[in-house]
Amino acid sequence: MKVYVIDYHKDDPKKCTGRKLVKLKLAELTRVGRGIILNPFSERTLSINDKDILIKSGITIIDTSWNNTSQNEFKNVRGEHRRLPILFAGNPIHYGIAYKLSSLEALMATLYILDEVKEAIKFSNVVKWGHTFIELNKELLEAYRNKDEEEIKKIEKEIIEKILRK
Ligand SMILES: C[S@@+](CC[C@H](N)C(=O)[O-])C[C@H]1O[C@@H](n2cnc3c(N)ncnc32)[C@H](O)[C@@H]1O
Repeated sequence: MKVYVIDYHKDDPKKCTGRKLVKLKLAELTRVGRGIILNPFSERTLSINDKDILIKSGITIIDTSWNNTSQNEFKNVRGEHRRLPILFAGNPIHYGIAYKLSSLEALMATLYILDEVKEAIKFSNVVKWGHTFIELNKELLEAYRNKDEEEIKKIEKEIIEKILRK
């Protein structure tokens, strides 16, 4: 399975998880999108229906800064754009914040949802807080795993309603 990173060089290189994946040769740097494009602004939600795309063409993460990003950085990237359903960041910068995942967390979540749990756990060893993300979201990841888009959207809606009722 191929992992690609488009790097906009906007974040501190020492903390950038996309760059770390490339440095460790776990991902390839690219300027062109391939396969599933992880795009938090997409209208389509990632689901098991996307597994064939992952296997055939891989996945592209767009490493930009959450503090300074725009839809334009994603718009021109060719590929199958997908957002992730609600999940909480486990990284020290955005800990506990919904949807604002690091590049590495977004990759782990994708693999988990596409029923590649062993691969997701392998990637969690790349940083010391990698396991925190899996533990924090275990219930949600298990709920989304192997489900189609409609089922995932339904689960996500129920979770959001539950949070709002609190
Ligand atoms: C905004 S960048 C932040 C990168 C940061 N430099 C790092 O080290 O992780 C994170 C990237 O991960 C993917 N991503 C994160 N959260 C996502 C979500 N909720 N849905 C889809 N993709 C997401 C996107 O490709 C996004 O551009």
